[in-house]
Amino acid sequence: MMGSNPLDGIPPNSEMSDSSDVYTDVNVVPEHENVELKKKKNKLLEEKRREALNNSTNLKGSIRVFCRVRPILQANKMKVRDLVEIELGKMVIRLSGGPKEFGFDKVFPQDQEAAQGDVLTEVEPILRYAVDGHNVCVLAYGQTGTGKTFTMDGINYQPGIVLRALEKLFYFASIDKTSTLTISISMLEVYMGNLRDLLATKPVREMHETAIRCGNLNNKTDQKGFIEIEGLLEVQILESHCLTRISTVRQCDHDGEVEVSKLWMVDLGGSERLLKNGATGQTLDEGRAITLSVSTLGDVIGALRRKKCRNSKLTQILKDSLGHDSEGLDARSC
Ligand SMILES: Nc1ncnc2c1ncn2[C@@H]1O[C@H](COP(=O)(O)OP(=O)(O)OP(=O)(O)O)[C@@H](O)[C@H]1O
Repeated sequence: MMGSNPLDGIPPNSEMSDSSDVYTDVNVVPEHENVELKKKKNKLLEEKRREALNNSTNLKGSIRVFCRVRPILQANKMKVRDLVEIELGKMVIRLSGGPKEFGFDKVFPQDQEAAQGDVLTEVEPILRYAVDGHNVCVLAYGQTGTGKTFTMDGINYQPGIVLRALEKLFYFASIDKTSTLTISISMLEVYMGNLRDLLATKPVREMHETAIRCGNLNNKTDQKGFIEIEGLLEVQILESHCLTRISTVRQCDHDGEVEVSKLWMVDLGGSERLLKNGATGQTLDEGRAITLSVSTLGDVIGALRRKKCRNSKLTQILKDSLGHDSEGLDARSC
């Protein structure tokens, strides 16, 4: 399908113009008809592209599970032996009781060579699928400290999937010849079963921006020489699930038809650090809430297939992006 000439099946020029006109050279086609012809060709190309993508999605299945193995951090280098062996879609862990083998759609190796860009290459078809009007979800989960945030958000000079996906979507918008793509973003946090809109601080933000413009934020030095900026907004970072939603609206220039879709990028919180060492009080509650919502999410992916859905804030939010008309990519890190 992908290898065939995308213009196969497009009628010759003469069939697209008035039956009385026969054109042999495209340069002599009147301008308005030339434009119409180009539009028609673009539309057919677009239909062929969609068909090829749908076929490949059907072949690969709607859920894909990738594994990214975090490099051994400098601090652990002395303590950890090389316990993992990686092949393209397989990971073998050598344990004292014998090796254990796990299969994935793809395993990203441990070394630095497996760059953030390699992960995006696997995500790219899913972005295309989202732009075509399907709801899509990319989830990163794994133990605490295994690289979920690194994969989703990245660090300076190594941006993660969220930023790269946005860049790619803007690229798609810039080359789209058949429609107009509008992209919006939302961010929210699920903490202890409650939702918090991470971008909804508008009145406070406006107040701060005005203060900065007017030079009203003052520097203060405390007794230890610490510089503090008076009134600067500080938001506590909690161990929680962080969800980024990219919404796309694509309007076809030809017939005005609109396709709307949601692309969720989820950095699931890890609870192991919170639950170890006899956690109590709020820490214990946070750990329990994270564990509950992640295990419920696992159940829900299965339950959605059986058309039964259990209740958890996380799964309620993702419900329409994990079901039938959606594409799930599961970026597991270890
Ligand atoms: N592929 C990688 N290459 C280089 N450094 C990495 C990679 N993955 C993770 N790290 C580093 O490992 C540390 C832990 O990663 P990260 O914070 O992303 O883990 P996490 O799974 O999100 O943890 P938590 O569940 O506690 O939020 C960070 O210092 C991060 O920069």
